[in-house]
Amino acid sequence: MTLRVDITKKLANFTLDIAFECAPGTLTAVVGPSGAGKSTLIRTIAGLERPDSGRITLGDATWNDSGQGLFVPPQKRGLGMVFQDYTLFPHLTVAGNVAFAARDRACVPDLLERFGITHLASRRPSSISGGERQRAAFCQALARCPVMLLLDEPFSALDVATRNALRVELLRLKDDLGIPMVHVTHDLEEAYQLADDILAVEAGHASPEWLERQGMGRPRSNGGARSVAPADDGPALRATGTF
Ligand SMILES: Nc1ncnc2c1ncn2[C@@H]1O[C@H](COP(=O)(O)OP(=O)(O)OP(=O)(O)O)[C@@H](O)[C@H]1O
Repeated sequence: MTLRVDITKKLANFTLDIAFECAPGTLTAVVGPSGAGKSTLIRTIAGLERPDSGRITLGDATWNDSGQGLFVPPQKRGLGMVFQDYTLFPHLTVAGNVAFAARDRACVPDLLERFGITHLASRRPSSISGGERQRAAFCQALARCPVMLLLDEPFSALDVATRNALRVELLRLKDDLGIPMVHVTHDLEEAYQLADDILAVEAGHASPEWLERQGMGRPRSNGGARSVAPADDGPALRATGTF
């Protein structure tokens, strides 16, 4: 099911005005300078913020439609989220945290194994590393069998080796799960490694020019929406060879 976003969100001195699409089994990386509106966009898709106008839909499901006064609360959207700050309960073990979120507890051992933390199942979040906590957070998000994944800087606090391992796992997940994924990152190399489409945001608006100014080549349009993606034959594309 394709995620379709076309919204305006006004904050005190800031307006987010963005439209893009993210198809099943693809990852859209959201990049841009600090304060551009990336987290506001993710929070609005999650239902943690209400847009002032516009629509957010996933396939046939409408999550926001300002014209009809429609708003589906976050807990009813069925999406998975992994943010920079871990969302684990401190009083539960790693396995307990994943099981708490799970639709079917039978999936917990497989998830822990997939993320290499089976041996940490009975530990509490305070007694494992940041990278291990983030692996557990991925397990927790996936245990819900999410209809899509929202990722806001999930790797930014991790060391290079852990970050690379989790990037590889995310690429596998993209193929295995076949759901839309929207991933905010400050790391353009990461964006080009993981993404099928890149949405560059500057001052609340889609900005292919911002990506160009970073020396990443002229993005192409994404299916007629206002989002952008790296050019098929752009220099960064050739450099990474991952598209
Ligand atoms: N609750 C709020 N009330 C008013 N303004 C806000 C609020 N939250 C964020 N803003 C402003 O909205 C703009 C976008 O913020 P946002 O956090 O979405 O940016 P970002 O691109 O995620 O930034 P960063 O990369 O630094 O995390 C900023 O100018 C910020 O100051």
